Amino acid sequence: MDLGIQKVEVFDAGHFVRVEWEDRNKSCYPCVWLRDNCQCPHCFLRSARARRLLFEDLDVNIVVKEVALADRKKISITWPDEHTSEYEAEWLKKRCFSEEARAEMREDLFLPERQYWGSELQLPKMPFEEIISNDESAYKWLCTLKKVGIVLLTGAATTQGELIKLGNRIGFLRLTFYGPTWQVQDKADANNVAYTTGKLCFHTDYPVLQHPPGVQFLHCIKQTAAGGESEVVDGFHVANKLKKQNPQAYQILSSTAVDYTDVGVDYCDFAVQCKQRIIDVDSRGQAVRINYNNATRDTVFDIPVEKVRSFYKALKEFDDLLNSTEHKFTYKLKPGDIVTFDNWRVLHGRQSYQSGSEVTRHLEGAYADWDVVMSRLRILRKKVLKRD
Ligand SMILES: C[N+](C)(C)CCCC(=O)O
Ligand SMILES: O=C(O)CCC(=O)C(=O)O
Ligand SMILES: [Fe+2]
Ligand SMILES: [Zn+2]
Repeated sequence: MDLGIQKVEVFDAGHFVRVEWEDRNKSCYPCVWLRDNCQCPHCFLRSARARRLLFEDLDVNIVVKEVALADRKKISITWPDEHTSEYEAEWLKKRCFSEEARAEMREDLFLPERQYWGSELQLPKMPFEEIISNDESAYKWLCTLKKVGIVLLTGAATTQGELIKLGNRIGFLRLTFYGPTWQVQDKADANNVAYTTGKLCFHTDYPVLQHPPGVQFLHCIKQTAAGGESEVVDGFHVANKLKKQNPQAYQILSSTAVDYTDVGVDYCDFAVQCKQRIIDVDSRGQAVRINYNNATRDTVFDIPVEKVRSFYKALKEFDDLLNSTEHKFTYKLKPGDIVTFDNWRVLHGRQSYQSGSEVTRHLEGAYADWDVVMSRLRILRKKVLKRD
């Protein structure tokens, strides 16, 4: 069933071990890495699946004294100090250093695949009850959330508390200064522009936090008759467009640190300040997080005066692209709907609506971290696909 090992040999003066598989493919392993990852009870704590070996006890110049193949299923290595290590074929195969094997492992662990979208988005929808009670549905929900960036859950109750259930389903919610969950409705002396009846232009939530919430949930409890429509746009897709259309604007937005501020009282009193680039990129220049909320962008702007105007021009170009009819998707939440979306990728907004003496529109909101969501996804995948 599993691929066996045909041959094992040492090369480069004992610094590498080469394994030849039954299909004649080969994998090379540096001895320092092999010694570092010895799976014996002295070097590895099984119950924690963690390394016991101290780095100070690792000789980074270590070479093999002896290597042997046992039954095509594992190799054993004797080190110069007579310590011995065993490595199973399947364990080694997964950890092969080839470009392809590493890419496969990377995809398996992090699910980096993205489906970009614009106004043609077919908003993915799933029944709330199903993802609460069924593991396969919950797995599908989280996979789609990762890949597309947005999923609408339908048929929740129209009372507060449904997001607590959703939080328990994944593990736990992210607490912020606005509370464990928060009520989006028109409030007197609003401590946030979201708590008015005004239009909210495209934004990501909470760029003022150094680690902005990865995932956002908005549960519609009450919806107003006129206005209050929701808008979403794929920020990564638009960032790619900007990079093509105006590389210089992309360069400015992905390198300029913008000041954000949020001061007030809610769950407790707060005075938060942060610097964020509006388009955060990885080492290859790919957008990995959008940090953009025009409401909390500080009046303080800590950049050289001669750079200010070109920053504004660059941001205008990005904002225009976000708002183009080609890119944005408009819908209206109904009571019982819960929109779940990637707050690092999808920007959201809402149309204004009429204020009145009573509350005509009420959403309950909450955040989760991607670490928690991805953790639940991996556990559900293992259960559903019965693997590993
Ligand atoms: C909705 N609320 C008030 C919890 C946060 C709004 C987003 C922000 O201020 O960045
Ligand atoms: O009211 C809405 O539809 C969205 C609210 C929002 O964006 C927020 O609370 O941050
Ligand atoms: Fe928001
Ligand atoms: Zn060991």
